[in-house]
Amino acid sequence: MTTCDIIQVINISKNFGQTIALDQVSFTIKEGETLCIIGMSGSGKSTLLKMINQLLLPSKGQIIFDGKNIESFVPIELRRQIGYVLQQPALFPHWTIRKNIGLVPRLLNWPSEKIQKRIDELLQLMQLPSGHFADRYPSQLSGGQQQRVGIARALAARPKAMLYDEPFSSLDPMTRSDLRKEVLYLKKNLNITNVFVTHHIREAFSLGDKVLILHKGRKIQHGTPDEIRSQPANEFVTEFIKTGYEE
Ligand SMILES: Nc1ncnc2c1ncn2[C@@H]1O[C@H](COP(=O)(O)OP(=O)(O)OP(=O)(O)O)[C@@H](O)[C@H]1O
Repeated sequence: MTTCDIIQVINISKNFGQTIALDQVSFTIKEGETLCIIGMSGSGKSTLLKMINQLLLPSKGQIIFDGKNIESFVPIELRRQIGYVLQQPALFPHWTIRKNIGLVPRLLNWPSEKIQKRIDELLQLMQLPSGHFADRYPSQLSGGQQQRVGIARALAARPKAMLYDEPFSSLDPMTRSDLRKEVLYLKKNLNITNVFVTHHIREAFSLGDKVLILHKGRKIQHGTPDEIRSQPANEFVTEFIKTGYEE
């Protein structure tokens, strides 16, 4: 471990009954790094992500976040420090966009003025002008706009890390490409560690400083996109990369 490792995943295994979803997986993520996790359906990507923010507990092993075992965090404290963006943003339908984005700061009892200021900042950052969007309801926004709100909500309390679980998979290719650029912009301009699950190899290689390849719950390779391209760990990785580029 070095001092700038913000997340350490140490020998994690997860079973659901007879199913081994993850099998002795270890890796570390440095502060400010973007890690993309890729693998085929059922390879354990979402299970791993959910364990980083304590939605699931490991069967074996441990996860250290910012120097502390994540099991020792009170859940709200972990939510403040780790934003979570899902495939469907799951906004509260009867709440305005403003109220949705302010969720975590309200739970943390921030003063109202500070919450409103932060919401306006985030709407601007996500290119959703406040005058147009703040008082609308989620159903009055497109899928891509809703996902922008989902990202704004996850960023609201200035987390140290963001987890993205296939956030663009239900969007059309153009919107997907716009949002990918937005995530690249956030990556360059906010000093946040990102863990991004995708099954699009191009997406993983364009967004990730590092890429982790999982297969049947096992870590197959962990390295920079260049390392993986130039020195694939085995035949599976070679084929997987080739298939991805043919998509
Ligand atoms: N709550 C659960 N109960 C039982 N089995 C589960 C549960 N969650 C996941 N699994 C199993 O664990 C394995 C890994 O699932 P996981 O959702 O992590 O894969 P994934 O790589 O994210 O897949 P996808 O790309 O399809 O979302 C699968 O075999 C899945 O069926």
